[in-house]
Amino acid sequence: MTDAEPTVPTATEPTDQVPSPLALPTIALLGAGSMGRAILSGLLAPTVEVDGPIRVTNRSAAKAAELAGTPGVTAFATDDDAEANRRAVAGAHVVLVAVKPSMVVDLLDEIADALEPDAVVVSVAAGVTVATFEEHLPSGVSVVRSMPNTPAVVGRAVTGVSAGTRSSDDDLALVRRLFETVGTVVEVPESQLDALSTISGSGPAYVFLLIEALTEAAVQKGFTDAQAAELVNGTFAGAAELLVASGKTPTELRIQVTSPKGTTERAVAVLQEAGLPELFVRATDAALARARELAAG
Ligand SMILES: NC(=O)C1=CN([C@@H]2O[C@H](COP(=O)(O)OP(=O)(O)OC[C@H]3O[C@@H](n4cnc5c(N)ncnc54)[C@H](O)[C@@H]3O)[C@@H](O)[C@H]2O)C=CC1
Ligand SMILES: O=C(O)[C@@H]1CCC=N1
Repeated sequence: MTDAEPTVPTATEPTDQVPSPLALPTIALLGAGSMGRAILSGLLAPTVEVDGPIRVTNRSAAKAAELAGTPGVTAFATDDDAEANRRAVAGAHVVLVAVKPSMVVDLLDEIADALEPDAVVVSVAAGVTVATFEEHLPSGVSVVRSMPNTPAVVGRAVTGVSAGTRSSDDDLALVRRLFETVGTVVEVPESQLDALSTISGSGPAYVFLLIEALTEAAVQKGFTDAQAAELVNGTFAGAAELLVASGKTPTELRIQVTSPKGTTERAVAVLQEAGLPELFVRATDAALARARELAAG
């Protein structure tokens, strides 16, 4: 049998089991922007059973009205209701904080005395430390910091999670299960979370930038926008799938494309001479410096 042939299930492998729904406690999601909504999509999957509707807050009434039409969601707008966040967190066991980093402290001060005494507060905010969260929240409240990414929308997020000083193993396991609804989870110490953010948190943007650049090159070579998108998007999606399915390293797969003395060799040489690998080191260093600025407030 070759690697490419599908494996046939043996008699002992389950083939017809319906997965039991994942049960999660009551959840409030504060901030329904790009990231908040991406996580919400995972929590609303049919395989997930959240205790009660998910309480979702954001600023605008128009977005809240749109969210309110989603089954399984109760939406609140802070522009309409100054108590929206406090009402959303009252009775919630898990509180996801998904507002911009610069808004976190004000939000924590706003909700602190409305939280359940044993709530688990989960941050997705870049840069903002566990210490800042813990300083602004009651002592019984557990904090877990996380860094997801937007492929959560398609169930393919990679999320880093770090325990706070007050979070138990059960709290961390709960947050893991929550983020597993939108992809895979990597546990790291908080000291590594900003670095992780520069790789996987921001990573989708780097990939989209490469796609934009290659698309521009295709258009410059005379392809229509539609043709360029088909060529480039298909190439990125196919290459990513090949990487996952083959189990080979990116280096092995690149070498397979790069025929000795062929065309790819010339192109790759141009990219390497221009310092592409070093550029990624510089880019992620810049992102890390920005995370530290955000931590400083
Ligand atoms: N966009 C991304 O790829 C990622 C973002 N993050 C983090 O997620 C957080 C949100 O980022 P985005 O979703 O990109 O921003 P965004 O601007 O799209 O969303 C922020 C949301 O917060 C809402 N909001 C603002 N003030 C509020 C308040 N007082 N109460 C309730 N809601 C309020 C806004 O209405 C908006 O819907 C940030 O802390 C960011 O660091 C983390 C990982 C990836
Ligand atoms: O750009 C940002 O600050 C957030 C964190 C990682 C991705 N987006």
